Amino acid sequence: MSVRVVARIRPLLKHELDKDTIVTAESSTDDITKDRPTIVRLPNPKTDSESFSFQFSSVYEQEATQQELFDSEISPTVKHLFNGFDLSIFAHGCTGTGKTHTMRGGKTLADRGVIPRLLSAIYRRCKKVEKDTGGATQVEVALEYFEIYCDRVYDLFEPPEKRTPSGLPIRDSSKGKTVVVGLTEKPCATLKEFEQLYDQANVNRSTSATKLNAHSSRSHAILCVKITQITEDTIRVSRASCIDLAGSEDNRRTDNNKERLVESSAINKSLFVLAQCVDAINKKQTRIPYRESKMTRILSLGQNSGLTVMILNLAPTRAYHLDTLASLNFASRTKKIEVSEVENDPIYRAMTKPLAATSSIGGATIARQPLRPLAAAHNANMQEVEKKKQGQKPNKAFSVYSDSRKPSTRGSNLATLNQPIRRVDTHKRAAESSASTSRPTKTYRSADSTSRARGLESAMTKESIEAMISQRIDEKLAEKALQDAAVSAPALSAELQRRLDDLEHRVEARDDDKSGPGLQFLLMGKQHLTRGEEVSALRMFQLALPYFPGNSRLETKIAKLEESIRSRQKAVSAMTHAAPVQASNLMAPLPLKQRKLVSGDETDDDEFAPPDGSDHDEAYASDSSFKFKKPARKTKSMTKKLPIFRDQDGAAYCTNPEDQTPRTTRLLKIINTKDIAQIKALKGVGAKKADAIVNCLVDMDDEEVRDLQMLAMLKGVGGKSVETMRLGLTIEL
Ligand SMILES: Nc1ncnc2c1ncn2[C@@H]1O[C@H](COP(=O)(O)OP(=O)(O)OP(=O)(O)O)[C@@H](O)[C@H]1O
Repeated sequence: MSVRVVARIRPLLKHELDKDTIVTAESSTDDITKDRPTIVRLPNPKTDSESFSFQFSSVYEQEATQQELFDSEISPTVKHLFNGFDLSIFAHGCTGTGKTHTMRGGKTLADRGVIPRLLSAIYRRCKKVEKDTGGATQVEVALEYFEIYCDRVYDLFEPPEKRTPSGLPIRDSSKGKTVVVGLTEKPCATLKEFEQLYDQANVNRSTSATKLNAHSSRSHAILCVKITQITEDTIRVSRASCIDLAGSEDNRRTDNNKERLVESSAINKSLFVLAQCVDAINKKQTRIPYRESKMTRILSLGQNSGLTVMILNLAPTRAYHLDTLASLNFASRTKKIEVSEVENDPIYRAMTKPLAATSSIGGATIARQPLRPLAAAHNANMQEVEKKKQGQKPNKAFSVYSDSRKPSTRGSNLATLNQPIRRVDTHKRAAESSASTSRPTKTYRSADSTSRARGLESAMTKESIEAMISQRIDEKLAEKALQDAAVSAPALSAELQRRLDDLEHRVEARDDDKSGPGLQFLLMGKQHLTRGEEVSALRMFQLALPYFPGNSRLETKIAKLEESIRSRQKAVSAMTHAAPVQASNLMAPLPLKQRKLVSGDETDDDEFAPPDGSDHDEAYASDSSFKFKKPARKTKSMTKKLPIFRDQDGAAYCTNPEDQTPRTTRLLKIINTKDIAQIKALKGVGAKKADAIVNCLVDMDDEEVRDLQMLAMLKGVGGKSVETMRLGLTIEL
C-alpha cells in the first residue's frame, strides 16, 4: 500500500486578502465517485499560460474545516490502530502554510487539530473496547513527545533548562529500530490529562517569530501515542506518531537574523535529506541516506510500520509560488512510495513458543521490508482498499520509510513491547522449548485470572526477565545520567561542543556494534567529567567497563576517579567535622582547584582508547582533545572555610536536631519535603536553584539534610544562600 497523501490549501490570512490566489483545487474527470477534489493546479512560474497539476488522494480547499479533515482522513485509521497497526501522520509544507494549525489547531472546539481529535477518538475507543469486552480488555495510553531542533533531540516533557546542550542521544537497537535514549514516557489516562500535558509540552517547543510566520515552529515535533491493550491472554501494543515538521524556508524572503538562519539551515537541511531519502527510495537505490539527519533517521527507522497519512499544507498566494511547487513535487514523489504493512501481533501472555526462537518483542522476526516505488503514480484509497478486503484480515500496514537492513535474530528479545512476542507458559516451557515456532492454535489461560501481573511473570523465561530488567536499568541509568548532566550544565565552548557532537556521531555510527552502549556510557562519562561531576562520570565509566573487558586504560581511569572522589570526601569530612558527606554532595561541580586537577588528568584521555586493533580507535581519537576548559560560571572554592551558621539570638550552630533553633528546624523541614514549590518560596531561591536542590535531594535517596552545613554543601547552594533562606523565615513563637 502506498503512503496516503492529501493536500490542504489554507485560507487567506488577514494580510493576504488582497493578494493573488494561484493554487486551486479541481476534481478529476477520471474519478467521479470521489466527492472531493483530487487535483491541485498551479501556474508555471515562468509563464502563467501554462499550469501544472498534481493528483492526490484528496484535496482540502480553503473552506475545509478541521472536523472534515479529521473525519475523512484520520478517523477511519483509529480502528486499525486498535487492530494492532501503527499509524503515522505527517504535516509537511513550507513555513506558514498551516502545519501546526492542522496538527495542533486552536483552542476552540471547532479549531482543534488532528492531534487532540485523534486523542479524543482514542479515548472514546478505549472506553468502547473496555465496554464491549465487559472489562476483559484494559487499554492503557502513554505519551512520548520530543522535538528535533538543529539536529538535536529534546524531550518536550522536560523544561528547556533541563536540556543537555547536545540533546538526547539516539541509537539503533539490535531490533533495527531507532531509539531516543532517555525519553520520558507519560502514562495518560484521560483526555483532560492529555490536554494538560500537551499544552505544557508545547510551551517547551522551540518557536519564534519570523517574517513569514509570527509563531513559526523551529523544530520538528513528534508525539508518540502508545496504546496497550491488555487481556488475560494477550498484550497488544500499537503506536500513533504525529509529526509536525518544521517548514522549509526561503531565506531570501525571511529576513532571518543569525540565530533564525542557523535554525533555518538545520530545518532546510533535514528536509532536503528527507527529499533525498524519498528520491533514493523511488530510484530503488540500495543506500537510503536516512542517517544524514536525525529527523530522517528517527522517522525512517522508528515509525516505519503501519498506516501513513501525509498532509501537505499549501498557502494559496503567489508569494509562495516556488515553495508551493517544490512542496507539490516532493509530495508527488512521496505518494509513489509503496510500503509494506506490518501488523503488531499481540503478545500471547501464556503461549507455548520459546522466546529465543521467536525473538519476538524486539520484532527481530519482522524483517523490515525495503520500500518500492509504485508503478502507477496514484495513491491507494484506504476506504476502497477496505472494501476490497471485506471480511478479510487487513494486509500488513504501510509506512513512509524503511531501510533494507534485516534485523538480527540474535540478542536480547525483550527491548520493547510494540512487536510481537509469544509468552511462554512456565509449566510447558521445558517440553515446548524445542517446539516449532509457528503460532499455537490455542492460548493458555492462566488459572489465576485475577492476577494479571503474576500471570505475566510466570509466562516469561528467567532469561527474558533478566534481559528486560538489564535493559530497563541501562535505560534508567542513561536517563538519570542525562538528567543529572542537565542540571545547571555550564555553557560549553563551541569547540568542546563540536567535539562532543563529533564523538556522539562516531558513537552513533557504531551503534550496530555490540559495544555501542559502552561507547554511549563513555561519552556520557566524558560529558560529566567536563562538567566536573566526578561521581556521575565514575558511574558511567563503570557501566562502560563490561563492554571493554580488560581495558587497562579504562580501569586505570576508574581507579583514579575513585581515588579522587575518596580524597575529596575525606577533605570535605575533615572540613565539616560532621557526619560524612553524602554522595550527592559530590555531584556538585568540582571547585576550581580540583577541576584543574581533572583537567590535567584529562590529558591522558587517550588512555580511554579501547584495546589496540579495536574498531573504536577512531572514535576515541578525539577524546584526547577533551580538555576541561574553565567555564564562565564562577565555582566555589572548596578551600574556603565553611560558614558557621548562627541564629539571630547568637545560639551556635548545632547538628543535633533537638538543639537546633526553630528557624533552622523549619528550614530543614522545608528542604526535606523535596517540594519544589515550598523550596522556591524560600528567600533567595529561584526556580532553578529549587530545582537543583530537589535533584540533589532525590540523588540522596532517603537521606535527609540534617544540618545547615550539609545544606550548604548541596549543589547550587552556599553558606550565603543558606543564611538568606534561614533569615527569610518568620517563626511564630
Ligand atoms: N486552515 C486554516 N484555517 C485558519 N487559519 C489557518 C489555517 N491554516 C493556517 N492558518 C493560520 O496560518 C498561520 C500559519 O499557520 P501555522 O503556524 O500552522 O504554519 P506552519 O506551517 O506550522 O508554519 P511553520 O513551519 O513556520 O511553523 C497561523 O496564523 C494559522 O492560524
